[in-house]
Amino acid sequence: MTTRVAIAGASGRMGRLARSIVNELDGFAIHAELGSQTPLSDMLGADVVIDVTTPAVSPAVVSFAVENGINVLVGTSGWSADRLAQLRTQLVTQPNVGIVVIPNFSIGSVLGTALSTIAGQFFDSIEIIEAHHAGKIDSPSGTAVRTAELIAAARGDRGPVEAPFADQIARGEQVASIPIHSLRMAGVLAKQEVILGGTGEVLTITHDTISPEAYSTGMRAALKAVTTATGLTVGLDQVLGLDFSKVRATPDAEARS
Ligand SMILES: NC(=O)C1=CN([C@@H]2O[C@H](COP(=O)(O)OP(=O)(O)OC[C@H]3O[C@@H](n4cnc5c(N)ncnc54)[C@H](OP(=O)(O)O)[C@@H]3O)[C@@H](O)[C@H]2O)C=CC1
Ligand SMILES: O=C(O)C1=N[C@H](C(=O)O)C[C@H](O)C1
Repeated sequence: MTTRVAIAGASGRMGRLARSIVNELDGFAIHAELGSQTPLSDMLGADVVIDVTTPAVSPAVVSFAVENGINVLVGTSGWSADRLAQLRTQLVTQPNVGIVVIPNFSIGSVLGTALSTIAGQFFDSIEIIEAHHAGKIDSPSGTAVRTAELIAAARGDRGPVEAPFADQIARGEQVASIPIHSLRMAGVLAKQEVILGGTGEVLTITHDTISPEAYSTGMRAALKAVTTATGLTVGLDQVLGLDFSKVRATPDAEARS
């Protein structure tokens, strides 16, 4: 059986990557390609929609697909914890629909986030610097927002990080108490540094995306996963079975820090 795929945002950078992956994968075929001038109804008849549009448009694309019983692989940024909560509520009315939201398809990025959630349990001074190409319209990046949210969740009772003078605009945007600083510049594709300051030491966890090919393996895995998914899945870690939400510092380790 062939899985029919509609791509929303097909003419964009990620849309072109999605098209090449669908074309090369056995058992998948393009059903429709949607752009800003295409009615959402063009996705009808697809088994799966890949949404790689813009943060402003993505909720409408996903909502239309859910209403029509179509599974969606979401690569678009902007799916904060609040947006995901609304989506979870909508999915209650469509229990057979599966949505897979992947803030970053790169394996190295998701591992960088995983390592940051472990390290974030040992340090109270944590900030994120993310840099992207000058054409990126949203900031902070979806990856940085997700990283901050996961670090904060993993810290549990350790509570918010220390972010002195956080009311000053140059101190970045705080997400779950963690300041995020966004650079948009020529010469960069995507980069993230999670910087953790401790007593007499600084740990930096850096990930660099050198080429869009970095997203291929993760997109392939997520596309296969979304065909049979139900409910909401968030993160490539979940698709790959890497459940770092369970990695917690032991009480002894916390006492040593
Ligand atoms: N999860 C991940 O690993 C990654 C996620 N991203 C995210 O993916 C998203 C897309 O990035 P990128 O491909 O670089 O962006 P581009 O600007 O290259 O492409 C955006 C696409 O969205 C389309 N679009 C705009 N409005 C609509 C609409 N109403 N309906 C359908 N399509 C629409 C545009 O079509 P048109 O040309 O007709 O205007 C365009 O094809 C961003 O949010 C980005 O942050 C990016 C890289 C990796
Ligand atoms: O727009 C991009 O390029 C990217 N967007 C995603 C994000 O906002 O995190 C993923 C990756 O960083 C590239």
